[in-house]
Amino acid sequence: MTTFQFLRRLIMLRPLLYVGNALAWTVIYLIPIAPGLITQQFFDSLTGSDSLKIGTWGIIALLLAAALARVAMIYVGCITDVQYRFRMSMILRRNLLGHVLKQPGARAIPVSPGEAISYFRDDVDQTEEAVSWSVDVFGLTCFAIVSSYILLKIDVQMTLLVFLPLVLVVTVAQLATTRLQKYRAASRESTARVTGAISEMFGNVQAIQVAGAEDRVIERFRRFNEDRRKTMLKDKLLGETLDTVFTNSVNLGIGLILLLAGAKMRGGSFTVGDFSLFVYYLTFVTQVISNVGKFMTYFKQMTVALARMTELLQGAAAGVLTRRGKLVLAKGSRPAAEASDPAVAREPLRALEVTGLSYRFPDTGRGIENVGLRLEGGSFTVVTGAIGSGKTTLVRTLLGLLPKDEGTITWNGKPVEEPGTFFTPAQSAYSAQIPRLYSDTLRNNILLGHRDNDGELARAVHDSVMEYDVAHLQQGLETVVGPRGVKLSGGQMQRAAAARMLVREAELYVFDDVSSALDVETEQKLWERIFASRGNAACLVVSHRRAALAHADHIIVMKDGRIESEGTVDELLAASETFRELWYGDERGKDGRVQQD
Ligand SMILES: Nc1ncnc2c1ncn2[C@@H]1O[C@H](COP(=O)(O)OP(=O)(O)OP(=O)(O)O)[C@@H](O)[C@H]1O
Repeated sequence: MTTFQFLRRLIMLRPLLYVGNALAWTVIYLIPIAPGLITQQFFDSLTGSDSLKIGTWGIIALLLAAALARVAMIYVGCITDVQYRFRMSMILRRNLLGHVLKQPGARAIPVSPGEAISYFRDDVDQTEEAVSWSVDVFGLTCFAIVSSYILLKIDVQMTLLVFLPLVLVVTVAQLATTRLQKYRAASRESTARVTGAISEMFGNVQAIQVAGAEDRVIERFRRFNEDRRKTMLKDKLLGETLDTVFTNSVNLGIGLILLLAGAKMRGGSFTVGDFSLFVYYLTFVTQVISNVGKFMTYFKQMTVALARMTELLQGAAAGVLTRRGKLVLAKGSRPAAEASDPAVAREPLRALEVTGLSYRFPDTGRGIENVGLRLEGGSFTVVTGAIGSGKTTLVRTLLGLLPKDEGTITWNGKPVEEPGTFFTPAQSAYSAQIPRLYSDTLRNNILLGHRDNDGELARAVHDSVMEYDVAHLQQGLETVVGPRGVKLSGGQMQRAAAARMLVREAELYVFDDVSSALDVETEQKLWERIFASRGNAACLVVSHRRAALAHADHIIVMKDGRIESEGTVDELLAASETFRELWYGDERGKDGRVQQD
């Protein structure tokens, strides 16, 4: 999509409001035509070149009326401008956010969260400015046409001298815009890097401290800031230089008028009133020049902003940005139970079948290849394997958190077209390998908006073996867990995440390495309790630990992104070397994990 097309589509988001805004500002820019003509009449009457019929008080009344009319119109214009700006930019942000929320969870944004925030904030702001200033350009063009007509009728040569600077400046600005665009892109990028680094630093304080990496991290941050300083300086310098050219070219025009007017007035072809009219309109010509220049700058910046926002769409058409709609996040734009795949009615799980499932990470080419599995209602299946063998990728692709390259998924024989929206409660609930907690109470972290019906929360706390921890936390479930749950231990975080999953009724529970930070006894309890209380729900568990493997009806062993072998513990102990290593590694009390090459 070109920048012009983008601008047009943005205007079409709220066409009536845009036209209203354009009309208001056109009137604002046209009103000064009247005082210019009144002043011309006044001065001509003083020098006797013309007679004044309405008298001095009449002139004052007319000037006052014009000024008041302009003030009133500016008031109206501010309202229409603000209404249009905010609606347009909010629609843009809504569309961006809606698209991000629809992406497979694990690949929602292609940049760091800090950078994404800068896209949402700065790039949308730049776009808003460009669209808003396009209205001014229209009004100013109308002013330029009407005033040129009046001035040309008085004196062609003088008029050209007034408008020559405009042509000059527009040409200079055009020549400079390519460079300005380059500088703008560089400064935006460096700002995004700084924002991204801040968010990474705040998010990883502990890791930085533990690694003693403070100095190196600060040095890296300093480098990013220095880079930003340089790129911003270039950007600002060029912007200000262009501004100076705009302003001074007008001063040059005034000087030329003064020089020429003297000679022409002596010759009698130019009156004092004409002179006042030229000087009066020149003030507004300054506005024309600087505002047209401003628009051109914003327009170029919008080109950069469009490219960056399109990057956030990860391959989707840029038209997504300007999709029309109400200013609310549509229900369908986020995964929710109501948004589940309509092709499949919500029904108890009899069998979930996966065939030929593949996903490869574009940057590393690693992932999973041609994986097939079958889960029956009430079954307990464990996916195991060495580090990096593809266990997490398998469950994430199955759940639609990563976009599958190939493969089919069926639920009770019916195809699941959109796993990302289908695999949500009440179909399934998921607990990720890395628990994500928020700076809120433990209760709110577990419930995450879910209503605590019939003591579901207490049951979930019990099933995730958290009752002892809750009793010993200073304020129990009301304890605020700190940013990312830093006030909890690794095992507590994992169990809080498990409780969050278990508090929701589901046909299928998916646990990704939920017990890796638990001691043997707690883990044993966890599986026993889940086993006892899950009813007929199926469990798909990623684990290499004996406590989980021992409960399994079926075990899948992953290697190099493929299923290496599968079966029961006894079958695998007899048939799979990888499984034996995991099993006996765990028995020896070691981590039991084998690094995959
Ligand atoms: N975000 C990513 N980008 C690129 N490659 C990735 C990404 N995440 C994982 N991989 C690669 O995909 C492969 C499978 O990773 P995966 O996380 O599924 O392994 P795993 O068996 O779950 O490992 P672990 O036991 O450590 O959790 C690995 O080779 C890994 O390097």
